Amino acid sequence: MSSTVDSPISSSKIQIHQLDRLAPRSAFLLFYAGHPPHQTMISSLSARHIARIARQQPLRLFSSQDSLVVTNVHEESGVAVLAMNRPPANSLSLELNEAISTSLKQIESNPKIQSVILASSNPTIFSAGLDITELISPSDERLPKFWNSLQQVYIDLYGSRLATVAAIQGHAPAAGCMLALACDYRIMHGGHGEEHLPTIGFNETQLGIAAPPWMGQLMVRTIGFRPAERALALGTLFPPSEALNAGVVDDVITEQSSSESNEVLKALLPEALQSQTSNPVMIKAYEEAACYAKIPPQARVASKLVTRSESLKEMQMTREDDTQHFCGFITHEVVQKNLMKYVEKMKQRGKAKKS
Ligand SMILES: CCCC/C=C\CC(=O)SCCNC(=O)CCNC(=O)[C@H](O)C(C)(C)COP(=O)(O)OP(=O)(O)OC[C@H]1O[C@@H](n2cnc3c(N)ncnc32)[C@H](O)[C@@H]1OP(=O)(O)O
Repeated sequence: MSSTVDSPISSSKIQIHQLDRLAPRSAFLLFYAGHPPHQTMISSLSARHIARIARQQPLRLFSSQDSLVVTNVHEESGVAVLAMNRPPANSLSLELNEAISTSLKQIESNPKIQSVILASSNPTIFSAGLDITELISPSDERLPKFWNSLQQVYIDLYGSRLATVAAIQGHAPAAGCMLALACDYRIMHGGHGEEHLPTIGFNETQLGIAAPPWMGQLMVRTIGFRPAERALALGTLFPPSEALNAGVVDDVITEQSSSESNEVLKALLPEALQSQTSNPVMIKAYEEAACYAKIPPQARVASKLVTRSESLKEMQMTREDDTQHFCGFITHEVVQKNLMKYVEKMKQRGKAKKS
C-alpha cells in the first residue's frame, strides 16, 4: 500500500509505503530529495502516526513537569529540546520509550525545527539504560511490547530527519549509551573530580546479558571493529577522557563558561531544565544543534542517510526475530538469576550510599 502526502518538513512530496510483510505496524517514510533516483528513507513511523500526519493533525505534546519527557522548541534558531524526566535514573521503561518516540515525532512535525537536543532533567544521570525491573520475571505480554518500544526509539532517533545532539550530563550505561550513539553528535560532561566521573558504554556482559546485534553494531560503526569488539566483550564503561579518545563521544566539556547562548537557553529549555542554562554541556549542545540547523535540511538529511539507511533497513527486516530472541534470552533461568544478582548488588550499593 502506498499513499502520498505533503511533507511536513518541506514542499517536497513524501511517499509512504506500508511494508506489511516486514514490519506490520510500521511504514517507511520515503523522501524525495531532488529526483526520484535519490529516494531516501528518513524514518519509520507507526501506522497511527502516519495517519495523523496525513490528516495534518498535531501529535500530543508532552510538556508538563510530571511527564516522562519534557520538550520545548525555539523556532528562531530551529532547535528543540527533548529531555528524559523519569526519576531517579531515567531508566527506560515501556512508557518512557513510548514517550520519547511520540515526542520526537511531535517535534519533527514542526517544519521550523531542524535540530533536537536529547537531554536529561537529572544533572548526573543521562539514562541508566533499560529499567532492569522490566527484565525480571516479566509478563509474556509486556516483554515483547517493551522490547519493541526500545527498537522503535532506536529507529526513530537514528533515522530522524532532525539533527540530533546528545547532551550527556552524566552516566549513560547500556541502552542509555545506545540513545547517545543513535544521535548525530555527543557531548559529555567531564565530571566533578576523579571520584565522580560519569561513564558511558555497553556494560551488558557485566549483567550476564549481551547487547543485541543492532546495538553492538552501532558501537562498531562508531568506534571501529576491534575497539568495539573488546569493549562489548568486557562490558567497558568509559570515563569521559577515555570515551573521547575512543570516539564514543565527540566532545567532553567541564569548564563553566559564560556564553551568548545563555539567553537563548533560557527560552529553549523546559522548566525542569532551567537550572541547566549555564551548564557547559547544554551550552555546547545548543551551539552544535544551531550549527546543524543552518545546513540546508534536504542536503543534511540526504548525507545522514548515506551512512544510516542500510542499517535501518536491516533493523526493520530483523526486528521480529530480534524480539523473539530477546524474549527467549531474557526469560532463560540462568539469565534471570544473573539479573537478580545484579539488582541485589545495585540495591546494596544504594543502601550503603544512603547510610
Ligand atoms: C538481550 C539484552 C539486551 C540488553 C540491552 C540493554 C541492557 C540494559 O540497558 S540493562 C541496564 C544496564 N544499566 C546499568 O547497569 C546501570 C545500573 N545503574 C547504575 O550503575 C547506577 O545507578 C548509575 C551509575 C546509573 C547511577 O549511579 P548513582 O548516581 O549512584 O545512582 P544510584 O545507583 O543510587 O541509582 C539511583 C536509583 O536508580 C535505580 N536504578 C539505577 N539504574 C537502574 C536501572 N537500570 N533500572 C532500574 N533502576 C535503576 C537505583 O536502584 C536507585 O534506586 P533507589 O535505591 O530506589 O533510589
